[in-house]
Amino acid sequence: MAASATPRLADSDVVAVAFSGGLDSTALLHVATRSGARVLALHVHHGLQPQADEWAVHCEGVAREFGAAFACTRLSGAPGRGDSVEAWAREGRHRALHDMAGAAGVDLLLLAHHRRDQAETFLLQAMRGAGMAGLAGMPKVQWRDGLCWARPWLEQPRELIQAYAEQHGLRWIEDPSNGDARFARNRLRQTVWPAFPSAEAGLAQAARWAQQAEALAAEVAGDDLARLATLERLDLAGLAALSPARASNALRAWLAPHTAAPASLVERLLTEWRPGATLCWPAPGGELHAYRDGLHWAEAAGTFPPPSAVDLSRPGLHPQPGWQGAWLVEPASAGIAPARLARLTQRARAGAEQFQRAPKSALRSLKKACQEAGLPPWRRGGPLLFDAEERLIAVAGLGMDARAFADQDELQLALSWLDDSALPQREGPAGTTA
Ligand SMILES: Nc1ncnc2c1ncn2[C@@H]1O[C@H](COP(=O)(O)OP(=O)(O)OP(=O)(O)O)[C@@H](O)[C@H]1O
Repeated sequence: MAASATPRLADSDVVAVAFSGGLDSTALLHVATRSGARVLALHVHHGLQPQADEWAVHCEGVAREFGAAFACTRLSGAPGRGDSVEAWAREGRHRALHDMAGAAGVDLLLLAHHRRDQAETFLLQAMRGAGMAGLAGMPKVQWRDGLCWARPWLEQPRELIQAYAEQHGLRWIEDPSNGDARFARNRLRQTVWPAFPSAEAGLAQAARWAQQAEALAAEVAGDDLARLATLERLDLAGLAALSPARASNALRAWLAPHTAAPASLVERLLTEWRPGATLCWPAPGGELHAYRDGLHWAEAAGTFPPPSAVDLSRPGLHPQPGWQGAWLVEPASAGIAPARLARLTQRARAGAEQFQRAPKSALRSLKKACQEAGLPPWRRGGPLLFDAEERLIAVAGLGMDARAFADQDELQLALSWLDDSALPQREGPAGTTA
């Protein structure tokens, strides 16, 4: 991605306008510059069309004419074979707009989407069988990664914007790809609006209803999940006691941070589970497990890492990247002598290990010990820690083997395992359309 130097304008009265050079964003840039605010026009050169260089020059000229600062980024690369050109361009554009606004220190970005864009989005989503979130279309205001994406004209008819542009003698670009019938949105434009010229308002209103329904469903799911779930476990018995629509709503909300579950999977989860059943469903990026009446998410584990040497003789958090978790080492009154933790071998469970939970408890097979501790089957693979004499020291999810405990008068360290999901997470991306 090549970017022209973005002017740094950090100031509370500066707004950025996503400026394609088309009719709508030209009118929006014009209005913004006349509002008294300082304005930064941001243009993305997709590098897809032969005229794109001329458009960037045009946009810079118009921005200067209106008294706005200007920045442009040229996207690098190209859509992969079989990828949607529109999706590739949208994703690159979002990133470029976000980065340019960030570089300028601006936190408000205006987009010129209007009522007809919203109506088209609603129709396209409906034709794909979208749920409420898709039918809700584009939000008017949305904070994402520290930038506020705002669409002030989302409820304005296109004709009004066109009339404004003509009245002020504005010049704008006509993108020939807007007429390309290979793109679904263009086909829809060419067929629906001539046949149903007044449908725009109704469809945009339908999107607003969907936004409201979506907000309500999120509220109900929030209440249900507060009673029935943690991020790690959803109470399936409690879920089954809800009405079908409410159960599906709560289930989808619980699944969302873990996996993009298709509707068919949500349906299967709701119909196939029976009290007490141990079940597993493959899902994008991992697996869902029903175990002891709880639903659990397990990331695709892949193969276990090979045995490795680890030194846990110092207190602190020791991440084990291949194992998606970390050993936490803390001083304790019942634990293991540090010297013994200096040369450990970490490896996956082999099958024949034995484990002693507490000093006076019986020695058990590791499988039995896992069952007794309620450690679910998909978390029993390890890692396991062994000392230099190949004696079992600790098992992730179970804890330390009591046979490894140090004598009372020695300095002792306790080991416990933390899954990555229990460690502080970074925020995930959210979707929008520009
Ligand atoms: N290349 C781009 N550079 C900067 N912003 C863009 C670009 N393309 C689209 N946008 C922003 O997204 C909005 C919606 O995009 P869309 O593709 O519907 O518009 P357009 O047909 O390119 O132009 P316009 O909406 O200005 O008539 C634009 O109004 C503009 O704010």
